[in-house]
Amino acid sequence: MFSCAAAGWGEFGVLEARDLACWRGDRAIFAGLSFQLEAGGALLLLGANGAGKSSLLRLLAGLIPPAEGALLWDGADALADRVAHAARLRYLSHQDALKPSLTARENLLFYSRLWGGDVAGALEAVDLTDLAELPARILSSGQKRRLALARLALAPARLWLLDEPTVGLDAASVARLGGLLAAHRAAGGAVIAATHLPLPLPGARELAL
Ligand SMILES: Nc1ncnc2c1ncn2[C@@H]1O[C@H](COP(=O)(O)OP(=O)(O)OP(=O)(O)O)[C@@H](O)[C@H]1O
Repeated sequence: MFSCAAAGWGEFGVLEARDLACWRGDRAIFAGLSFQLEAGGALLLLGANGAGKSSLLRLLAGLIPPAEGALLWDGADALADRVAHAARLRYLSHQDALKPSLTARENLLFYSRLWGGDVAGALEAVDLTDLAELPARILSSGQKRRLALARLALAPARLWLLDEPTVGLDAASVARLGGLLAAHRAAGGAVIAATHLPLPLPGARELAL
């Protein structure tokens, strides 16, 4: 388990979404969306297909700009410095973002060069140690998802943005993810997750889109 002090985080601060609006193409997806998230907090994004959950996560990750409103970190514009914003978060999209020809271990080595971290420990955290030398392309879909989730265990980041993190996972893997989420929150991290499936995030607030 990591800690704020070990990670050199200092205070987490507060993430605040203020009156966000989002357009995709020529369509308004949502508007007037506001919330706050503090250290240790968790927010579940709920809503029908197409409601805008993935769009909101991409917006929070700084990948698409808000059409209106502001995203604040400790009261300052979080998106003014995209590099600093990217450094404080991990974003896991629908896609696993793996290189098929690289082994599981090599895929994590790539990310460890960006963020640092313990590759062997991250593989262990998602129970992939025994498959570490297999190319990602031959992993099963649940194993690929676990390898994507191993990025969370690699090196700390204050804010985890997770899009359908449990799709394809078996019950034991969901439980292991629950352990990662709990440790992250206990260390002062925060989580925002979009899901249609039960997710082990006790006490999470819900935001319906
Ligand atoms: N690149 C894009 N260009 C135009 N429209 C888009 C784009 N990406 C998404 N959309 C549209 O934005 C709307 C919201 O999509 P989004 O993926 O955010 O929904 P979601 O709530 O995550 O859905 P799901 O539960 O199916 O994952 C949808 O109507 C979708 O067609």
